[in-house]
Amino acid sequence: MVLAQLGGSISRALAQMSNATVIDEKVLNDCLNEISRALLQADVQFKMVRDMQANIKRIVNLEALAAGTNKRRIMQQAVFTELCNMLDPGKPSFTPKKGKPSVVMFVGLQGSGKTTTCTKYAYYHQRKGFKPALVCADTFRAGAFDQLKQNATKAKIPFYGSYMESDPVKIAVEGVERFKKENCDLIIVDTSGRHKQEAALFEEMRQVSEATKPDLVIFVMDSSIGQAAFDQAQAFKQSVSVGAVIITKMDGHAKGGGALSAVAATKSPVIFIGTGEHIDEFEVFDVKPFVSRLLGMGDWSGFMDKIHEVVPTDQQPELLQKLSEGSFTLRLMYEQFQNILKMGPIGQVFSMLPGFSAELMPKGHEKESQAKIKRYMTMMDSMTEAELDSTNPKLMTESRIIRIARGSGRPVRDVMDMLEEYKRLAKIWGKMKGLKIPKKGEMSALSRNMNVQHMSKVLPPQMLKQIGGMGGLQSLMKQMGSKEMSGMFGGMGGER
Ligand SMILES: Nc1nc2c(ncn2[C@@H]2O[C@H](COP(=O)(O)OP(=O)(O)OP(=O)(O)O)[C@@H](O)[C@H]2O)c(=O)[nH]1
Repeated sequence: MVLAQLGGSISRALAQMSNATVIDEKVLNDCLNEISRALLQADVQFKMVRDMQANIKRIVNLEALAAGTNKRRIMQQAVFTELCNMLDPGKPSFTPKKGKPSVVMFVGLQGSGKTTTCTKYAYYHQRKGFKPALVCADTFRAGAFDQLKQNATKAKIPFYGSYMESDPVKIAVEGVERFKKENCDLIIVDTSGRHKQEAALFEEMRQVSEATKPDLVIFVMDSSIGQAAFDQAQAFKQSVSVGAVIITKMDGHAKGGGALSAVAATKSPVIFIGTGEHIDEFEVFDVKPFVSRLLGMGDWSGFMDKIHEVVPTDQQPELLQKLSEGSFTLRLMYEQFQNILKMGPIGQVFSMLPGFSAELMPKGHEKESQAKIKRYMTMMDSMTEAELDSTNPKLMTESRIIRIARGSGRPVRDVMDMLEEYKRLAKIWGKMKGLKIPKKGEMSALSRNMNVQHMSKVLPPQMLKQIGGMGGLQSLMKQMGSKEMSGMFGGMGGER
């Protein structure tokens, strides 16, 4: 996704500034211009970029800074904070509660991915123990009901709609009433997609909203919409009280900066992002980890959450214990592969590790990756217990490799490939040795238990350089206790 390029450009601008011997007005302006250019290229609205630039200049008042203050660090923090502010409207959106009936209405442009997102949203909550239901109030697009029905059936979610009835308000009201009676606690109403110019359709949307009195209206926006995002989002906000935004197709080549504009236009937070066509390609959106990732700092808390989501509860303590001991064995890899195959794409998990991309499971190649994982597991089935439990790759002698290849009916090349993959993963996961891994909901404990050594291992080298090497990191860590500084590392130490 092109947002990654934005992150890259911003990081480069900061690095360039860090390399300057003296930081004066000119260096600061060059850096800010570079960052502004990157944001504009990513389709962030001009006014927002200008405001951000002005805000940073106000915070980073070079002359007002006392002598000896670390100007670079202040600059980095200012960029991080400003990006977070852009994405954070300052008020959380309504969140449905289990057992208490809520109505959530989806609105958005035609083809934005609204219908798909309704099901993803329902499925996400179903997995969290909700009893969701879907109502198709899209009487405009032929086939919309069929699409919703198909998606809902696949996910085993009750649905309501009609081929005959043409009044969306009537369908919406009937559906909501029916599911309230059936004790569903999350009733999702999908409405027709429309264009900004279609006044009549906007009126219809307003009527559906008035009749169903939703607790939350979610605006679904395609991330590729570009500079038009602000106007479109604002048009929806003027008709119905949009309370949250979901950005779809973040897996594509969209520049993604429109997300920032949509937040500004609706004054509502982005709550989820769609990262593919499949039902589980849907991620909770958190500002600080997102900006951390954007700036190449990794998303530590997202990674921890994924572990909690992907790894079965009874295996979690053992896995976390082993990771903290730094003993990543082939058996551990085998068990994780089992979980991956059970739970779906773990590419997401790995992409959250600082400095680690989804090499094992690149987007769009999930099927091939799954086949590869299955192949790896077949080969591991031909290994001895001692081999599986060892962390010593020297055990794998040539004769053992040939034996494993023969035993599993695979070429020697494949066994070598699998062992390389193991080494690569062991290296990455080994970095967690000694790191106290917090339980879910205890993210702040991580910041208390982190030390400079761990952080320096986990951070990408360019990031470490940017913050002034070990010395810079040390002074940063001292300040990690303060809320602002944990924001600097959002995803890694911040409370979610
Ligand atoms: N790659 C990718 N495709 C997506 C994502 N979300 C939705 N899509 C695809 O986008 C297309 C349009 O999605 P729909 O859900 O039909 O769009 P809609 O907004 O309901 O369309 P209308 O009913 O016409 O308003 C479909 O092909 C979806 O599979 C996503 O996050 N990533």
